[in-house]
Amino acid sequence: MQVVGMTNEHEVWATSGDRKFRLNELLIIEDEYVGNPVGEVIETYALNPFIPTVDERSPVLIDSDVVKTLGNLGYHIQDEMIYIAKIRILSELFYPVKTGAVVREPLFEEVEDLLIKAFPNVGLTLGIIQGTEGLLSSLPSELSNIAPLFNDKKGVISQNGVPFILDYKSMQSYPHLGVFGGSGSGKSFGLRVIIEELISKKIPLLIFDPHYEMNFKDSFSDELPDKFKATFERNCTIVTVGSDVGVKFDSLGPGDLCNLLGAVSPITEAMENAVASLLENKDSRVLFIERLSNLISLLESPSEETFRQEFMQRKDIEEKKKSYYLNRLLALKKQVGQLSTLKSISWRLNRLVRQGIFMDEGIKKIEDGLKAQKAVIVRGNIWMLRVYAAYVLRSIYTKRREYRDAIQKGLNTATKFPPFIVVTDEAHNFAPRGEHNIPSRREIKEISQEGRKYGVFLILATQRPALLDDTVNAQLNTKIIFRTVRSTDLAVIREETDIGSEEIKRLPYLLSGTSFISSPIFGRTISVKVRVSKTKSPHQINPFDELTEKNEDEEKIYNIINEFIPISETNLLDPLLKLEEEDIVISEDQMINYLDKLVDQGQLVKENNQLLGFTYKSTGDN
Ligand SMILES: Nc1ncnc2c1ncn2[C@@H]1O[C@H](COP(=O)(O)OP(=O)(O)OP(=O)(O)O)[C@@H](O)[C@H]1O
Repeated sequence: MQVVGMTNEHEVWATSGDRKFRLNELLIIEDEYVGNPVGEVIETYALNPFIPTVDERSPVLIDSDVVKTLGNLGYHIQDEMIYIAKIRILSELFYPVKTGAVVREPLFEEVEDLLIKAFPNVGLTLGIIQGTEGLLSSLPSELSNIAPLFNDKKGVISQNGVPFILDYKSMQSYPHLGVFGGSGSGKSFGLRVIIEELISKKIPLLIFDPHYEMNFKDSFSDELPDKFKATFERNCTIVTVGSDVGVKFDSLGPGDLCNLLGAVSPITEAMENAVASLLENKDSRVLFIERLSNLISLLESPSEETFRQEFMQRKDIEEKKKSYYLNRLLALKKQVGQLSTLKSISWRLNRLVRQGIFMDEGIKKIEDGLKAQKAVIVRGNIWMLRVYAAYVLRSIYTKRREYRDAIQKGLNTATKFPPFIVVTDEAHNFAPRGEHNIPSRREIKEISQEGRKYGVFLILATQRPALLDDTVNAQLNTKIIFRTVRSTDLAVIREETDIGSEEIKRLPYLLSGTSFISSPIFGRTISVKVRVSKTKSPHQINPFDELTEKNEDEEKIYNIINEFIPISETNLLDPLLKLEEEDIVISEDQMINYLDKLVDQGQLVKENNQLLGFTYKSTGDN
């Protein structure tokens, strides 16, 4: 292999008569004058005598200078097949590489600095670096067999390259991670691998899970090597908003309540002022709502006098407190005069109440989980999570900040709160680009800009980077990019990363699970095949397989009604009563459907008796 054609300090062309170049492989260019630089293959070609060699108008073929030097070096394209590669030099050179320089494969130790920035004990082993297959034999044992892969046809296969290990501690200097990729590109799979690695390192995680897919209890496959196998059920706390965790109303200040109301639908300054006047310290939800509805009634009343009379006759209020309440309402009427403002607050509040977000347990389970260095997985529909994320992030980020600030000031009275990482898929829903003042975006934006100081980091995954808030996007120092097709998303990726035009061209065609990782930790873009996950997503089962899966309930039914076979469709009562004795209540129609299914499965046959209708017999009864 040798350098051909015109060269410069950044790129060279190399050719070989017998060895194919591999995309992304690293090669050493032996030119001592510029320090034998390492380069990465970014384009590869094969030329043979039967295809036209040079076409100056073609964007693909090599230029005429290259062909000329090829001839001078003894390669005759008109007679033989040759292989050509465009190589990007990975170090900064001040002189061009010499034409004719020998190009060779490196040993692992010659390129280790470029490939390994952390060892597995202090880094996240996410996959293998593509194009490094040739280095496998010189890889040290601590870097071998730690990143098995998955192949649709072959199943689990051994690690076949240098592992890609992300030094999570360098988040301190280069905070936050973005995971981008279109549908089916391997983004969720990749996110699972990142989370597994973080859980293994006992990093407290707050994971918002709108797809109910984040559990880590089932092994991916029996085929995984024993040393690699692990599940993480004990390291996770799974909670659902509205049933395990919620918002403790009496701990809300006016700002918090406005945040929640604003998450339902943006609120005005007049509404903020009204909430500040209406909410009392340690107010209960019931009292607040009652005060609000009384005030609305007062404003709707034809006169203050009519309202006063009606109010004083009410039986649900303690007699001695009536005058006090009434005066308070009249005072509030002066401060908050607008009926429409109050109705807008009431509408938003009712929506929150209906969703069951207010719970006395509050966020205790979340705080306890983070303090125990677990992964706390918060589930709920996307709307609910968006509302809740604003509240939770504000609460726990403030706790962490107060703790760090107190330590900074030398106060050791502060309540300890650990550093943590916030992880979410569908990030563009939590921090959308645009004008609206969405509370969850405010919190995420603040963490993206200042979280580093306090040890709070973000891992944000989205199918639509173009819909993610610009500031947040720009703060994601490391980006893992899977297959992306939309031009608007590609434009954002081009702008926000150091990905070169060759890689951008490849992005729409990447196979599932293959990514480009752009990170200042590595100083360049690296092509990575994500490793197999240790656990599997509940959604990994093909939904169509569910339809043919054995259903445990149906098996139970079969065992109970077995004794009644043959069963006539006009006499289903006995088996139905027997089922009821076993607490299984189904209708006649359901029973017929079930018997027909058994016929389809070949367990029963169906015979038509003119008088009795259909009879279901076991297959052996004929
Ligand atoms: N690293 C990988 N190794 C092997 N197969 C993978 C890998 N990543 C993804 N796949 C395959 O691709 C499929 C789709 O991946 P995944 O569910 O992660 O897509 P996605 O990008 O999250 O899509 P969506 O956003 O629609 O959920 C997986 O079910 C799996 O079969």
